[in-house]
Amino acid sequence: MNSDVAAREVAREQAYVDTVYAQMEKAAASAQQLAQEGLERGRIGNEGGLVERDAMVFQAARRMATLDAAHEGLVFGRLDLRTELDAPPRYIGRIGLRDDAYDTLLIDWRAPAAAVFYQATQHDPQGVVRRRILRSKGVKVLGVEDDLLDAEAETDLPIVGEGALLAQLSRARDRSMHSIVATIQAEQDKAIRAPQKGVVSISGGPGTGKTVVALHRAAYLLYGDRRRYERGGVLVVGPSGVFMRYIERVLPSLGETAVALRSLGEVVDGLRATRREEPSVAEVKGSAAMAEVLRRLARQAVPDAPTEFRVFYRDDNLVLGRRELAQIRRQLLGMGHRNRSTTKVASTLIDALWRRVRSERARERTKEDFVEEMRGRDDFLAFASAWWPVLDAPTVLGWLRDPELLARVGEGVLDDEAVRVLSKSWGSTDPGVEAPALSVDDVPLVDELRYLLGDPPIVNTGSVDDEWLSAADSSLVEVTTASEREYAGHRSWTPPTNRVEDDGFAHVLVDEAQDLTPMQWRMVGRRGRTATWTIVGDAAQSSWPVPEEARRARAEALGDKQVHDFHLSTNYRNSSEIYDFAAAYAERVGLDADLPDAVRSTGVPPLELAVDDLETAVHEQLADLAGSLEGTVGVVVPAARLGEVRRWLASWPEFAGESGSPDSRIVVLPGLDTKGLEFDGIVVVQPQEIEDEASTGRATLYVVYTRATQRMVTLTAR
Ligand SMILES: Nc1ncnc2c1ncn2[C@@H]1O[C@H](COP(=O)(O)OP(=O)(O)OP(=O)(O)O)[C@@H](O)[C@H]1O
Repeated sequence: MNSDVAAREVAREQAYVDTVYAQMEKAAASAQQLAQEGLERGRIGNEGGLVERDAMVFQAARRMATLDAAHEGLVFGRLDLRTELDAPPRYIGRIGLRDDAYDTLLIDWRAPAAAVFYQATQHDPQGVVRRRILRSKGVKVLGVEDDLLDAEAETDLPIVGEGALLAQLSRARDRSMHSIVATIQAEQDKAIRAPQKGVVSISGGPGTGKTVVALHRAAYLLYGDRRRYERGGVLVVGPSGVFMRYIERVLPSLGETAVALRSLGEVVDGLRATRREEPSVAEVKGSAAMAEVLRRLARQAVPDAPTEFRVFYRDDNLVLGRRELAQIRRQLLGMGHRNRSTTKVASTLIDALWRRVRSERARERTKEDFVEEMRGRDDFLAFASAWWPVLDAPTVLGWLRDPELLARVGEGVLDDEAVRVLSKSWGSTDPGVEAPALSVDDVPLVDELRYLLGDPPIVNTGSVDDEWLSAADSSLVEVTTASEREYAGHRSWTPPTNRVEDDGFAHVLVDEAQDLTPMQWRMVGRRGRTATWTIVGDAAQSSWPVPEEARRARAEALGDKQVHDFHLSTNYRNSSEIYDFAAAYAERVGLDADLPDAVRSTGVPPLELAVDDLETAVHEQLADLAGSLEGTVGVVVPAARLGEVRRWLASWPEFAGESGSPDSRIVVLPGLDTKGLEFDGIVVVQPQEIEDEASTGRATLYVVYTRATQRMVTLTAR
């Protein structure tokens, strides 16, 4: 192919792209002007709606320019259609744009008119003669890549380039995932544009684009029904903070910011846990048995609450002792959620006391007199609020730090070993011993309790129960301090403030779904009762040891929603040499893996080294990879060696400053933290130890082996 032709085509496309940017500037300027005028006039009418929309286009475009300048540009595609060969070509972009005459300059990639850009193939060209991808950096077009889809069409369109996809796949990686709008493949497009009802479940082996496809689907849904999804909210749940940081730019680069990205430790409003439990602890805390344990816990008497109330009324000595109080507690629990019942506590206690009135002098008075007197007594109100305080979930979870109580509520559902493991994880209750900060696996337990306890009634001053409500209200202050005292160590989280009724979203997207524990499914499920869902995962990468239990929990979370399955079959991440190695490992250790085709070959197989001195070997291999690759390098270690290897890096001058910040090119991380991520080069330190660290260690090591795009080295000490 003639390079003059290529240069001429690039220049032509540049002219068009320039027109698009010029139009965008114009739209932005007029949006700003209108917004200013609107502000000055101090009112927003219909015009305001338009201003808002234009301003949004402007904001979106500006964000894209800054976030993704190095990747696909604003205008990335062009279609020349058979039936419209004489008509202007269709240009596809990240957003839609019209010119002054209201003619389309750029079609949003999510619009129906753009679908054919992704779905047409040589086998089924759907009227497309030539599909062109524009490669740009910022506003500059660097090159074009064409596919001739309809060889039989009579055309003199030049065909330039050698395949945009491979160019895209071979690029150097940085610490962020980028959008793939220009090169979405047909099978991926089907999942992205799937009808919005029910659940879209996307499966596929490593590197098949499950994550990136799911994110594009979220953008697609927002485009299709913005009102619904922006108002109701879109929740994206992923395995870890590192992973959320890795994917956080994709949606803004598609112009979408109305999405809540949360790792599993942050799903509950107001809580933020990052600490991960050891596998044996996570296994117990995540198991479905905990739901029953917590159900029982939420019915227990408040530890340290008064166990008796006495009052002298006229000639009667009225007493509510342990037995009576236990009975009243059961009666109140039968009336609904515990916190909701705070308004009924005073009257229920007063009824019970009134039933004990015997003396003549007391009988001279009416029950109304009695009620009035009791409600006026400070000792009664103090007793009622101490005996039945408004409870917050972390405080109640903190009750389980008492081993005796834990054993009681765990009877028949937790074995002795599970009780021991839990007790150890929550720590001693001895005075002066701080409780550990909330872990990722504690969060679903807190959430479960929030729902079991219910929201406290909203305090409505001026109501009949004013006095009691203000007593309940004052106990709210106590709640916070109690939870701090009982449960929080150093505070890596804040007590929940939001009400359970505010938890629901319009769409819930769960990534790495194979790893959700049953308790996590329950937590996420509560947020999507009326939502549409996207669920992506790969069973072979699962680090949850009881798949059957997790499957049941998932089915319960989804209820009777219809599930639409999509399967992705091409690995776009790993070189075929690296993926062959990983697939052989999966087969050897008996993982039932879904093996995709890896399309890109580098000619460099992974290197397996047995070494005498691990530290020296890590240094050498890291230096080699960092020197020869342009992008990111990960050093993946057994969790137990994390501190040690980080110290090594800090002691090597050329890497000392490298591994700390979220943007640094070199990262040291334990096997489990590599889920969902990718690096150009990987050094795997002591793979056998990674495998031995948990009962699901083989799946973790398989994940590790499928992270590198270009080169991988494994190091084993002799
Ligand atoms: N159509 C595409 N065009 C360009 N790049 C793509 C395409 N599809 C996927 N990729 C790239 O392949 C890599 C893997 O994608 P992604 O992380 O979404 O896969 P995954 O299936 O979620 O992987 P895993 O299950 O292993 O975590 C990413 O770099 C992504 O950008």
